[in-house]
Amino acid sequence: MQRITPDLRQPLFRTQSTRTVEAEAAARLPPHTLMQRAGAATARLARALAPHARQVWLACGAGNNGGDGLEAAALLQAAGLPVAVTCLTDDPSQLPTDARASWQRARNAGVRFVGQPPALGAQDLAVDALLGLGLTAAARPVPPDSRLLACLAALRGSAATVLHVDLPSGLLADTGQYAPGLEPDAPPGRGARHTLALLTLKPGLFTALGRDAAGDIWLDTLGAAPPTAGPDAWLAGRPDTPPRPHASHKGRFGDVAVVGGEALAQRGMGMTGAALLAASAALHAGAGRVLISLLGDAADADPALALQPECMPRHFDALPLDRATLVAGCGGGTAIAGVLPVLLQQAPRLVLDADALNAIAGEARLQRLLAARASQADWATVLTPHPLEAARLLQCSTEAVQADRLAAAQALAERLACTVVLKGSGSVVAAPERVPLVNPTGNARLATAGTGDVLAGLLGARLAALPPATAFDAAAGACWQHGQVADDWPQERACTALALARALTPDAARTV
Ligand SMILES: NC(=O)C1=CN([C@@H]2O[C@H](COP(=O)(O)OP(=O)(O)OC[C@H]3O[C@@H](n4cnc5c(N)ncnc54)[C@H](O)[C@@H]3O)[C@@H](O)[C@H]2O)[C@@H](O)CC1
Ligand SMILES: [K+]
Repeated sequence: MQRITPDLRQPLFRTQSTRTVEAEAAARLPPHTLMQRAGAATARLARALAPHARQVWLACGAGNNGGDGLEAAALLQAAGLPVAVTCLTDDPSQLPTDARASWQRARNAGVRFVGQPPALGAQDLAVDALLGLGLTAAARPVPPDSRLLACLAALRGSAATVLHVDLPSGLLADTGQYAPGLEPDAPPGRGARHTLALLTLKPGLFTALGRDAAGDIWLDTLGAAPPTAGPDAWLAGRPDTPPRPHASHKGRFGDVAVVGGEALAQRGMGMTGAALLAASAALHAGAGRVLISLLGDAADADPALALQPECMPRHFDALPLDRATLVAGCGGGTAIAGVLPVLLQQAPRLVLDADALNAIAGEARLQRLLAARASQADWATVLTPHPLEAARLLQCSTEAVQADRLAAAQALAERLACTVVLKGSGSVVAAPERVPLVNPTGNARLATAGTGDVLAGLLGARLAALPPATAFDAAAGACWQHGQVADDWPQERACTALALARALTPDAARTV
């Protein structure tokens, strides 16, 4: 068993691949072995998480996830713990074969079966073995079982530590969304939350609503081998940032040019701050030189620029488009559309954010110019949409994007032939013909204005530095570092976008 941390890259497997792993392992092991291993791992972690529990309550469903819970209940009871089980079926003949065997073992061990969830205190432990990999999003023929809903509500609101077996019940393994009718209807309780993933890690634990549901994540492969076909996605690990040689000069770390920041005079909505944030991020993340080209009459940006004298203002026509890494769109407003054709056709390394994405979504010609960049050898293009911007580009709803974030990011990457960072909880990095990646770092501190601009600037710096990173690796590294700085943020300090930009370093070191 291992605890999953953001440092180590990990393979992720969807339901179908996990079923293959399960079938192959089951075929070479005596019957019931996998469930016994799953129950033993659950019981071991349960005891470690709540060594002083005065009560251990296990909520067990009518499938094999419930079987894992029943197996754990038998072991915890045998170890002398005060165990109570609520089982969603009163008739063991309704259980699948393995779960039925574990139900019998729990009975034989003397486990107490209770109809209702007991009241638990903060020192107690609840084990959630209601629903696992067998959960489907398909509409159910009957409304959800009231006992299932009561158990889910008790688990979710519990003050006790909750250990989810394989998946938080109700959460879909592939997408990190809840099955219809099983969404939480109240804020979570304050107790600690853990998930013990069995056989494989599933992408839904790390993106969309999965992060909030799962808490700390553990993995026990139950001795099964990973599938030969390889993973469906990767959980990113700490990026490999090469050390900077002593004999360095600013030219080695590349020029980043930020284009954006529509002036107040343009439409009465000043957005120069966004471009300045991206520039500050690029500077602190180690770009050799940072140029900034503000759109329109940028007199309102002068005081801010004076506070960051390292950034050099430039007219758009004076930017070295062929040499610099361009970060375009942060606070770009409508003015960005005017310069996009030139950028798309002349800038070999290009990060497109915010209003640049909205402009592209609204103009077929820009989409064609964007897709045409793929035919240029060694050109790099990264798009950094949030879900609404991705929805505009895909011409679908935000809900459709969020329903399967991995699939949406991949579809966008294939359609526009570039690297895509789909932002949000568990950002997804996708590129044509590559296995997508989910970023493990970051937290709600990043849910504040301007942090997306900081990511774009940081990405520009990573793309500009030598030795050259691929667009995909630069994007993955930037997401990881951006989130890690927020994860290391001191509790007592406000995390504003500018403070975040200034906490960046060239080597992803923890220095906040
Ligand atoms: N077969 C085995 O020996 C092993 C099973 N394992 C466990 O078994 C789990 C998978 O077991 P199953 O395939 O039996 O499936 P689950 O036990 O995860 O789920 C099946 C149950 O979910 C209900 N259900 C499905 N969709 C629903 C919905 N939308 N609303 C309400 N109820 C819904 C079904 O009616 C059924 O009762 C894994 O998550 C894992 O915990 C693993 O421990 C590996 C070994
Ligand atoms: K579960």
